[in-house]
Amino acid sequence: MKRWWNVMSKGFLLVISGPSGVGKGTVCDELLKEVNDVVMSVSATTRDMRPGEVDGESYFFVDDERFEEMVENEEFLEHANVHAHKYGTPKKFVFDKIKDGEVVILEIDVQGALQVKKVYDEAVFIMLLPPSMVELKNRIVGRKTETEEAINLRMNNAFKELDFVTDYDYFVVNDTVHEAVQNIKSIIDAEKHRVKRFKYIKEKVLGEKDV
Ligand SMILES: Nc1ncnc2c1ncn2[C@@H]1O[C@H](COP(=O)(O)OP(=O)(O)OP(=O)(O)O)[C@@H](O)[C@H]1O
Ligand SMILES: Nc1nc2c(ncn2[C@@H]2O[C@H](COP(=O)(O)O)[C@@H](O)[C@H]2O)c(=O)[nH]1
Repeated sequence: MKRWWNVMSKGFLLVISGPSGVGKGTVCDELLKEVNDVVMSVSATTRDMRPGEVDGESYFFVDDERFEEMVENEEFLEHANVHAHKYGTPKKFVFDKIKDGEVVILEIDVQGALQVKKVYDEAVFIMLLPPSMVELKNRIVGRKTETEEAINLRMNNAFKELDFVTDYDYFVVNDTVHEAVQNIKSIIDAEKHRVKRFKYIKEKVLGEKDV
């Protein structure tokens, strides 16, 4: 049972996971064009920047030393080693935006999602699935960003990650981007309604002050 009773803010946290290459980035980009009060959290990573990526927009690209410093300073909501690199979610941005009433999206792996669930289980968890594993491989290969070795590592990890689908509140199949975006929009609408209902009960029925 989620700790909905603790929800104090108008916004909420939406965690989207799914195997590498399933289309998380593509679907989130489309979602941002269609929904106003949704923002993406920008993670820190130690992996190399890909052509076209922008520091501070795609990721904060940091070296190992800086990453460890951020861990030490407890700057991360969660962090994990993913496909042989380090990734982490800076927590200040996330909680500031939720307080402002925004829906904050974390596009993170399963290990990170499970960490978030432990400390903040009022978040909403979506697993994005490929129509098939063959199509997943076609997508990673077609993206042309990974070496053959990295593709094999990501495919192996994909099978492991899919074991955790039952830890998520929803799963959405990314067959077409349009359909996946519409499904996630419906989930966001339903969750916004839920947050409003609980706020109503807290404030009007119980007379508790929101913070
Ligand atoms: N519904 C779809 N149909 C066909 N191709 C798609 C679809 N969604 C995404 N793609 C393509 O699949 C490739 C991988 O997509 P994307 O980079 O968004 O995946 P990702 O899940 O964010 O990957 P990673 O976790 O590695 O960052 C891209 O080339 C993208 O254009
Ligand atoms: N636990 C976390 N996982 C993260 C974070 N940011 C991204 N990711 C996941 O890493 C893989 C690979 O991403 P890529 O950009 O190198 O292809 C992907 O599954 C992301 O979801 C994070 O902050 N924490």
